[in-house]
Amino acid sequence: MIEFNNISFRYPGSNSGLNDINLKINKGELLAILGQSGSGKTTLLKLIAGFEKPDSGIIRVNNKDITPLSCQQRNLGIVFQDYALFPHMTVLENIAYPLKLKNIDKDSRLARAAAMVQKTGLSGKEQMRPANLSGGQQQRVALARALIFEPAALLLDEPLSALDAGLREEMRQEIRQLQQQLGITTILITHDQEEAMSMADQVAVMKNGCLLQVDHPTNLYHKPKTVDVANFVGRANILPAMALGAHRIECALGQLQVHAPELKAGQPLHIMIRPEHWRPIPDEYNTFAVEHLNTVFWGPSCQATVMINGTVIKAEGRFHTAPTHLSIHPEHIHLIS
Ligand SMILES: Nc1ncnc2c1ncn2[C@@H]1O[C@H](COP(=O)(O)OP(=O)(O)OP(=O)(O)O)[C@@H](O)[C@H]1O
Repeated sequence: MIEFNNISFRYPGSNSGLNDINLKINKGELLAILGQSGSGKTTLLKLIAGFEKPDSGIIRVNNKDITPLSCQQRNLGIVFQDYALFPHMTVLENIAYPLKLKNIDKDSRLARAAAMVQKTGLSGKEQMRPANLSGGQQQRVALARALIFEPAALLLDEPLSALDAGLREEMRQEIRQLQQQLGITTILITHDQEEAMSMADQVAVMKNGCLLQVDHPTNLYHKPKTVDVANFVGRANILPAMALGAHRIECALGQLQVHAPELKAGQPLHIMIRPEHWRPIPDEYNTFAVEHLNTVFWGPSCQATVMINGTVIKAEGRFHTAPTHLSIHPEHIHLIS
């Protein structure tokens, strides 16, 4: 388990840092930290790894306060973006290296490294040097090296960003399987939404050094709590709106029926409609005649850009012809107040 309690931090002489971070990652869970460049992801990682000390607050790993400890004393496995493997060492030597630092005898080192080679699918590559491995294999070596001393938690800093798209997808699953098999509490830093959503038990969205929302991937996608999160996670149509009373709102599209018995007339809010939830046929609810602007073919689906009462809307689906009408079920209109 990893806990951040009221963590605040400023880089000396700057306004950048982290603002009152509270976060809990349960034992064996993978939490992805997602955010745009400069949002504070790496800073958070530096604080847990011990490269920087917080100005205030406590970080605990398995209920132990690690805030005063040095990097070495924290017993955390870290995989960086560029792997940082030792070029002159073989795969086996690279993996065994952290055990050497801990003065574990050579036979035990090599036996444990050999077991880790098996777990990470590197059998047959033991005597090769990093330069002769593919990107995915180098990444596995880095992962094996980070896990060899059975760390209390694993920190992954954009570990897949150097790989091409196909391999990245494969490695996502491999890392997730290994993480679950070992039951190791893990923090994954990424700016790739798909990576965060597909690998994590929980995703934390960061902006300007603050946590905007920490939630299960499906909640984050379907029930973002703020307009910032809705805008950042996935594609969305987001419009300002005004409540007209229970189950009814008004926005630039016109009046819409929504699923919200608690709404009070005059309440300002925003609505979010995911493009894939529009249906290209009239329905008994919320149906609009649309002016079709263009359709882009994406393979499994298309994205249509249309105009409804002067407002540009994106819809996605398997449209065989340009839609003339779009309808949206009240259940698929998410309200953000
Ligand atoms: N050593 C430093 N001194 C001063 N400011 C810094 C330092 N390192 C980072 N920052 C600033 O802190 C903020 C957060 O940076 P951080 O590297 O944590 O962002 P990030 O989300 O990891 O970005 P990226 O995805 O580009 O790595 C940024 O505004 C950055 O400019």
